[in-house]
Amino acid sequence: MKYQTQKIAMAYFMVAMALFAIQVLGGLLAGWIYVMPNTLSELLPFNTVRMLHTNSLIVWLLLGFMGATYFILPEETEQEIHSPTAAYAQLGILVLGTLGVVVTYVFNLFEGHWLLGKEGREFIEQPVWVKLGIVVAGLLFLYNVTMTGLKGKKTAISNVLLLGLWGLVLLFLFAFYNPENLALDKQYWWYIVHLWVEGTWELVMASILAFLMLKLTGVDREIVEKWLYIIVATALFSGILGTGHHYYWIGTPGYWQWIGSIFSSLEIIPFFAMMAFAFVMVWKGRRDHPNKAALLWALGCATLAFFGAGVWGFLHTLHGVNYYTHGTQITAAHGHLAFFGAYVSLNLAIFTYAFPILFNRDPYNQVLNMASFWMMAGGMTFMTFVLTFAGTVQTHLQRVQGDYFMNVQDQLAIFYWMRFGSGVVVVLGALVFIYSILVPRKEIITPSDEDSAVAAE
Ligand code: HEM
Ligand code: HEM
Ligand SMILES: [Fe+2]
Repeated sequence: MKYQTQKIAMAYFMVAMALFAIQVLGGLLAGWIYVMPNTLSELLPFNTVRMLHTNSLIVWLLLGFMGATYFILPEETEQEIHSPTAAYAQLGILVLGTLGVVVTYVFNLFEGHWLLGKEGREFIEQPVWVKLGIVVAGLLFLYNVTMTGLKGKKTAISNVLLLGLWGLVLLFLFAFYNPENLALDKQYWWYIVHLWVEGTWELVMASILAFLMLKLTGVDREIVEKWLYIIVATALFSGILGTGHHYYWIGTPGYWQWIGSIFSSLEIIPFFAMMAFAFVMVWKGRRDHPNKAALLWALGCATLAFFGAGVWGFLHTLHGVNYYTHGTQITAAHGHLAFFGAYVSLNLAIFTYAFPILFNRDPYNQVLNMASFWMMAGGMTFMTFVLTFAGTVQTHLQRVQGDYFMNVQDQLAIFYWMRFGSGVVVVLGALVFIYSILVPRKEIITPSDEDSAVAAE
């Protein structure tokens, strides 16, 4: 560790990993309720479990991004973080808010209260007081990292990272605008849900990947920067108007069908560029970095993001196709592989890179960490295929034949069992990952080492 304040990242990563465990366990419970619908139906209904699953996902990904920023920024700017106190206060606020959401939802407190009660919009269900806390924490974060950035050296990586973070915090302000009109509500809701994952978060992803490639492959900074600019330009060019792929059926004018189809199809380009970038850097690189697991996660991230977001996104993004597949299991298939490939893997890559440095631990459980990659990547890929088949059958029976929703669901049971099975593998993989990071590897002294030691004497 070159800078003392990089240690802040550790606290963020720890909370993030704990929430990661809760998130995948919540998914597993939701998957179980799909096959055994009465499970916990009184105590913890499906809609609450689903909310806990998706919200814990978003919160831990954001904590991971913030931790990654505190880790990367000192090295890039050659500056300590402006205020460690503010950084820990910010984490405290976010943890408090998270606990507030869980307690409010699980015990269904303050129902209907404008400030304290829950809000019912997917992904932004937090009570208003928690939303306010998130904004305070977000502004504290922007202040802290921007001050650090202004004081220090400015690099393409730190600039793109800060641009993405500013964008994502400011877009969250749309969470406060909740118009009565359902079409308008949806229109602004996507400003967050879409412009995060297909805009600002892509900038964060590109800059963290660029940092990892710089460190792991040892290629020249100028080459990394050229790629970074291409990725940022294509991401924003396609992603902003690409929002149109959510405006087909919500009551917005018909021209969105064309704008959405054309620009969102172009969204494959930045994801393809990120994959090409990662592999080209590895081919060109001269450095043989010992942390092979971090490289595996980085390459896995770029590849699975291309398939999950790019290919599975394109699958249902043309309005003629989306007319049939909208809101089916095809959407869930895409949502899982895109989030896992792009943002879960990205976080696990930077955790894998940073933790041995933060713990000053060499060697660490690297082989186990790589095993966890294959378990999680394999499990999520299988889940994606299963849900894609389920979605295809569902689309045909429900949208083409016109069969009833629940009748169709009954016929999909086999797929939901398989989804549960793949979920078990993912959860086991997540636990193996956490173990590999937190538990030091035992030093093994092999006979050959002893022999050579004796020989040296
Ligand atoms: C890493 C980037 C991405 C992530 C994390 C992501 C995630 C998601 C999620 C979770 C949903 C479901 C939202 C909901 O209705 O609750 C969704 C919907 C959708 N995504 Fe993505 N996505 C990404 C990139 C893309 C790209 C690049 C495309 C197009 C090429 C795309 C096309 C779509 C479409 C068309 C829908 C609407 C599905 C429907 O009509 O039901 N996505 N995405
Ligand atoms: C890190 C891995 C995971 C990520 C990134 C993830 C992400 C998501 C997202 C984005 C949604 C909302 C989907 C949408 O609106 O289309 C969702 C819902 C869901 N997830 Fe996951 N999930 C993960 C792991 C799991 C696991 C291991 C299971 C276990 C079987 C699971 C089961 C479910 C279920 C049942 C739903 C609700 C689907 C519905 O409402 O029809 N997830 N997850
Ligand atoms: Fe989108």
